[in-house]
Amino acid sequence: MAVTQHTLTALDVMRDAPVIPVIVLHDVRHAVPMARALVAGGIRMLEVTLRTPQALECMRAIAAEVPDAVVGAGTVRTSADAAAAARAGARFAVSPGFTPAVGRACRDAGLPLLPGVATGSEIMTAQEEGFSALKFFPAVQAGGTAMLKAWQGPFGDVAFCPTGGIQSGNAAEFLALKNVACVGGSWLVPADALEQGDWSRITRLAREASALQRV
Ligand SMILES: O=C(O)C(=O)C[C@H](O)[C@H](O)COP(=O)(O)O
Repeated sequence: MAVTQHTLTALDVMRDAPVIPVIVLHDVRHAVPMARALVAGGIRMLEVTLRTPQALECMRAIAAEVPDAVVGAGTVRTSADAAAAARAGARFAVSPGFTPAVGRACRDAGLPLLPGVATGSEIMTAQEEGFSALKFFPAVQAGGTAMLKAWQGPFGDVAFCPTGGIQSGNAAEFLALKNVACVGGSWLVPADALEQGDWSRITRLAREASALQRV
């Protein structure tokens, strides 16, 4: 598949599937079966957030044991986060906001970055630093589909991954917009499914997400 044949770009990450799962892991034993469950449902780009002390170890486990998955780091807020994620085997990064320092650190670490933006000024700053595949966060709270439609004029060259407040019920509205390449969301990996080891539920949620239509 394309992602292993050339240098991965942020746009490759966004285009691989309609949904990038935002994953919060507290137990390294969940990492590999969860990743396999998502891959079985057609989702390979996995954003493991750096919100827990176990996150880096979970990324290492997925990178080592689930070759069909492409593990990325979410919640990258500092240059140190970017470097640590790359060392742990992450192949892309997602940030809830954007600073030029984080952008440079991801570039230095070889990680394509989906920087988080919520305003026109933030989009312009990210573009000045060479980023044009952006995460819109928090999407529903910051204006939802109306905001994305308003951005189609002045920022028609930007591809967005809206994230925040998106789940199976409203994902289609976002994916119907021409400036939306994919959406992000935590609904594919519910905390209780992890606790119960309900991997088939995660595969089912991933399969439903893979089947969502994009324009
Ligand atoms: O941790 C990060 O890096 C974030 O930017 C936040 C996440 O993307 C959202 O919290 C996901 O939102 P929900 O799908 O509504 O749960």
